[in-house]
Amino acid sequence: MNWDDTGADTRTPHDEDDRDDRLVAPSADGEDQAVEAALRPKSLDEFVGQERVREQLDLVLKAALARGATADHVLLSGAPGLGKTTLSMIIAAEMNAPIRITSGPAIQHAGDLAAILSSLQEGEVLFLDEIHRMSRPAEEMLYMAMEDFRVDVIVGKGPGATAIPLELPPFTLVGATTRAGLLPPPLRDRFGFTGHMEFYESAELERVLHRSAQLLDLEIDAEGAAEIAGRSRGTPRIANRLLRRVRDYAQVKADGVINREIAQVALAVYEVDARGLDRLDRAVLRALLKLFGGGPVGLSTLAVAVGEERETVEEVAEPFLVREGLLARTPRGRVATPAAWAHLGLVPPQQAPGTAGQQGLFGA
Ligand SMILES: Nc1ncnc2c1ncn2[C@@H]1O[C@H](COP(=O)(O)OP(=O)(O)OP(=O)(O)O)[C@@H](O)[C@H]1O
Ligand SMILES: [Mg+2]
Repeated sequence: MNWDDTGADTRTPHDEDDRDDRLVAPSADGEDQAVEAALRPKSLDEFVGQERVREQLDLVLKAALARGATADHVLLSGAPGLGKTTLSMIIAAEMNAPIRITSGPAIQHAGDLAAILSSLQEGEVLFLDEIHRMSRPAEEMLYMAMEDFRVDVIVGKGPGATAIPLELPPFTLVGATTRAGLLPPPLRDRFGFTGHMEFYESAELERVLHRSAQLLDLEIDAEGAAEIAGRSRGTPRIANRLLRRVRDYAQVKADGVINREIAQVALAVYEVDARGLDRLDRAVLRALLKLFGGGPVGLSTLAVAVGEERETVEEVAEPFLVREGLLARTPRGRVATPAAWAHLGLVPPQQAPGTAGQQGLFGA
């Protein structure tokens, strides 16, 4: 058995920073934040994909505009990088309303929220990112604000404290969460519309890529876009990030035009494979297949085999492997699917008895 392939003896546990350094990380890094503003679609028409959410939202907003009213509160749920922040800005733009942006973790005390709410203009959009991470008292204040456009401002402390009711102008709350299931039902129920953002189809990511290429003044052909889209894990943020790395390669090593071959070679340099798996994902799969015959194997054992923390394997690598149908979590442990064997070019032992140790086809 070739132990080097597992990387077991050379790798050290990743820390938090390393996770964010991954080219296929769904969260935004510093560079993303800098370019995302420029790449964000500004209207519903420009927003690619998410047909259902787009259509429903279009109705909600148009109806509100026709009534001359403020739009209902909107909850957007979905994985990181699928366009929740983008959509919140589009909502404000479509309503010709200003937008105020804050987040659950930024609101430590109910007083912080009261200050924001009481300074809103009529019709303003309040974007509350990571709404599931708001403190409890702030959450309760938000219930009343959403429903009755009113807050009770507490003045003083202890027995002498008094609540002064304060009327708020009608506003539209747009809440975003990656974990809709974590929202308490009373909060969820106060949204007039909930949009569930799905992962994007490859064809949709191709449209995102063509659009971004145009904005970044890059030349990319259809096959180049398809190649990058296929490796982007259904996520526009990752597609845009891979596009920038392929651009670097194209500018340094080629004539700047991005085609299939350039995209393939560039992303091989960055160790993002044809299905969007990176080094860590493949190390996990490889250990599962080669060391444990495809499982079942316990998470801790698997983590030790790849030289990673348990949490890193569970939270960083596994979700995508599960989503891709390459790995299954079972009560007895982690199990590889037939697709996992195929993806790494290996033959499952039961299909070829006695040949499990010969990984001649293994290439990645
Ligand atoms: N439907 C889309 N069409 C075109 N580009 C998109 C679309 N959705 C997202 N993007 C691009 O992807 C990037 C990330 O989107 P956004 O910041 O809105 O994601 P998010 O859901 O708010 O992520 P997070 O959960 O990390 O806050 C943006 O730069 C945006 O340009
Ligand atoms: Mg966001």
